[in-house]
Amino acid sequence: MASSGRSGVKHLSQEEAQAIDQELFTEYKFSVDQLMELAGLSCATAIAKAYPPSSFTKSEPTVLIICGPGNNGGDGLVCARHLKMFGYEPTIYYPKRPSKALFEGLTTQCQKMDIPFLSEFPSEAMLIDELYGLVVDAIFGFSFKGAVREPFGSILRTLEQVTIPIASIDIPSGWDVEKGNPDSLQPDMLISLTAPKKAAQHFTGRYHFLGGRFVPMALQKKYSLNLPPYPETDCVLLLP
Ligand SMILES: NC(=O)C1=CN([C@@H]2O[C@H](COP(=O)(O)OP(=O)(O)OC[C@H]3O[C@@H](n4cnc5c(N)ncnc54)[C@H](OP(=O)(O)O)[C@@H]3O)[C@@H](O)[C@H]2O)[C@H](O)CC1
Ligand SMILES: [K+]
Repeated sequence: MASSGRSGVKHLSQEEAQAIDQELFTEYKFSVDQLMELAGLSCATAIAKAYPPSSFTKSEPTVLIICGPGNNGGDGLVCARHLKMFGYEPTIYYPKRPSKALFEGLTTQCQKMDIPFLSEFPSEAMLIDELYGLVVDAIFGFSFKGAVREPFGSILRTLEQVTIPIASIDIPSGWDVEKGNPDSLQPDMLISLTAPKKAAQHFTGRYHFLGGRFVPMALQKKYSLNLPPYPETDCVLLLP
């Protein structure tokens, strides 16, 4: 059954999200890195709107970005690069790196922009609260399934204890893509890419942005996405 939120925008099942993604690549001939660039730019833009550097209570606008093993992690790497361009001080934790040219390239770009990569995850939530003003959760996106496997289980348990805001890319990590997860992370921001997934109906944070302004109208119509119009040339939209 189709479901929609307050804005009337459709909330996708996991299968629909993956089908749209595949269609963008196979039928519409986009490449992954093209869409990942736009997705990551949307995330950095939404963050800059909700948490401008001047709003940070730390002396520097420090952001910890945790990247997972799939394309959600790739969005995180792109987001880190744009945040650096926007004047933030990002630091990346990327424990499980796929040996694919795309991810290796994104990692090198960040390294060459002097974005540090942590070799170990901070053992205590308190350390994260002390060092950073924001966490970006780019661990899992719409392909997450089943019980969380290590090392991500212990990372998520630590993140559940942090008090600084968390911005989740596409899905709060650890949440079932359709049912959510009341016992896992409760991010302050969610950036839904292409269209919100069903789990977004359980989001209770302050900022729900739509990003990934790359879905051709014919595809929007085919899946009845009913996306609200983006303002002017903006690449993100704050949903009600
Ligand atoms: N069309 C768009 O909107 C675009 C969105 N993008 C982003 O891509 C993600 C989806 O990326 P995908 O690579 O399909 O998958 P994920 O990043 O969600 O995760 C896959 C990896 O996660 C591992 N995994 C899955 N479940 C678990 C688990 N329970 N515990 C531990 N690890 C897990 C999985 O491992 P496998 O061993 O199962 O292979 C994968 O390694 C989308 O959400 C957007 O953020 C694109 O950037 C652009 C187009
Ligand atoms: K995520």
